[in-house]
Amino acid sequence: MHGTLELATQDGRTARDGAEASPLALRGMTVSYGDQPVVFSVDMTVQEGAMTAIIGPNGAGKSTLLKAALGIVTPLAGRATVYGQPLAQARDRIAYVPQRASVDWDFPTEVLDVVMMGLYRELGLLRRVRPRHVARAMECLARVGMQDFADRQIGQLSGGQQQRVFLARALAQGADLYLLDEPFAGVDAATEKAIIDVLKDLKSEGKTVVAVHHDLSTVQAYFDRVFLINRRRMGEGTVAQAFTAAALQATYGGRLAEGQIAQLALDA
Ligand SMILES: Nc1ncnc2c1ncn2[C@@H]1O[C@H](COP(=O)(O)OP(=O)(O)OP(=O)(O)O)[C@@H](O)[C@H]1O
Repeated sequence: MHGTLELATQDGRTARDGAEASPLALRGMTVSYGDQPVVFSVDMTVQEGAMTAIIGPNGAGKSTLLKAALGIVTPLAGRATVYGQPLAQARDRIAYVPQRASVDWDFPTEVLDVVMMGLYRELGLLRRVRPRHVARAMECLARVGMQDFADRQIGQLSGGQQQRVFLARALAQGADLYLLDEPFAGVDAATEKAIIDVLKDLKSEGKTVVAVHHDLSTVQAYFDRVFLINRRRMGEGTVAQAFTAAALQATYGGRLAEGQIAQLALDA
């Protein structure tokens, strides 16, 4: 099999699956913790240069899907390709910003050191830090408005500031594909604006952004595409195509009131 299999699209036509060209393509991804599968046979094709929101109710498997794509959890079945290559060969092209709640913030590290972690490839095996590395890390901190916090302990920052620092670390990697797990969770409005501005800049540089996103009211303003999941793939496409009342109803079931769906959906 060479990644050129024919897939039925939603409107019944067939198309090449496009996995070769996609920054991230998942095929038949099934993930189980213990004997309980939480993500079932999910296909996903991320479009290059777009900003995609992964949306779905609590416990839908959004974080798990990202972790499976990154090889952090081992899927029961399925495969991920990154720019048409197996993950192991293209790992350097991906930057990941984990969910803030999953990080041990008491770990004694200065902000600058966290950002320097993003430069691990450039630093090489000897980890010799040169002025140009520090300058690059400072540049990334400046992009997220955190240059004045370089020598602070990461644990002493607010949630929004910590999130910005993690984004700066991802920027330092110079990746092509950015995977973010709820980047706006628990952050203040100024941080949300700073983060979305950076993500939009990345897009304008031709980079690809995929973010697990909870706030359905900002999907249209922030993202080009959506991927809907509730254990299974419930839809995928441009916001105009896929963020519909029917898709939201199918994905969230009773967890969204009809009134809310009518307010959110583009076709309601
Ligand atoms: N390490 C784990 N061990 C066992 N079960 C887990 C583990 N991580 C997640 N789960 C379970 O898998 C399911 C999917 O979790 P996941 O965190 O992927 O969902 P999510 O869509 O990201 O949820 P949320 O929006 O609440 O963050 C949930 O039922 C969760 O309890």
